[in-house]
Amino acid sequence: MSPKKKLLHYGLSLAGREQVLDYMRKSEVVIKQLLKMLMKGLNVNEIDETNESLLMGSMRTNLNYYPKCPNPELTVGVGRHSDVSTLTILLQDEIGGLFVRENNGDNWIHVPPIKGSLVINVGDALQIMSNGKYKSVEHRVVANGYNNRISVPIFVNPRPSDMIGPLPELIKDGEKPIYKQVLYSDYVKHFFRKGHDGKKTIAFAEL
Ligand SMILES: O=C(O)CCC(=O)C(=O)O
Ligand SMILES: [Fe+2]
Repeated sequence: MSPKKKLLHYGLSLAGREQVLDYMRKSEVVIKQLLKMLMKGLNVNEIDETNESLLMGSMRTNLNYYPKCPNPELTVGVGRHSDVSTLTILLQDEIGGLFVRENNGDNWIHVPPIKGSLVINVGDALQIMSNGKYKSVEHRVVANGYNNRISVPIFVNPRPSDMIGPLPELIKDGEKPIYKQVLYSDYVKHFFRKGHDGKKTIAFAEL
């Protein structure tokens, strides 16, 4: 299938700003539900306006196109990194190539494309806000010698002007914060200032 056909197949025409915005709007239902469940796991039972803004105050979508590559072994698709988001909602086509790093280990696990499914990644902002209870996932994409690949991540983020740190609900009972308050736009700038380097960005927020 040609890249353009693939995009159309997923409801995203190349000039389809409206479709992308519609996809993002529709995804909000899923995102809110996921965040609600994740907050429950932290004993934060109500997502008030402040928390909603911190958790999902801004969203960004990328349309990633990975052309097939004559020398995949000499090429990096996307280097190892964790996203700076709260959550990333990733739609991938049927080609595959996304790997996640095992928690506390060196194994890389392939994330097989499953028709009709989305991949949900925890990002650094949620690791910081949950005071380390939820861990952002390190991931990378390997180049493919035979097929073009497309992926469409929605990055669910705090707003650039938000100060993020462990949620007050978590540290009010005497839990020791392991991250400081950082301006989210500074955190993102720090991420983009350097190359992809695994999970090193998070050190920027460590106490
Ligand atoms: O293409 C993918 O599967 C993941 C891309 C990615 O990690 C990113 O855009 O941050
Ligand atoms: Fe990523």
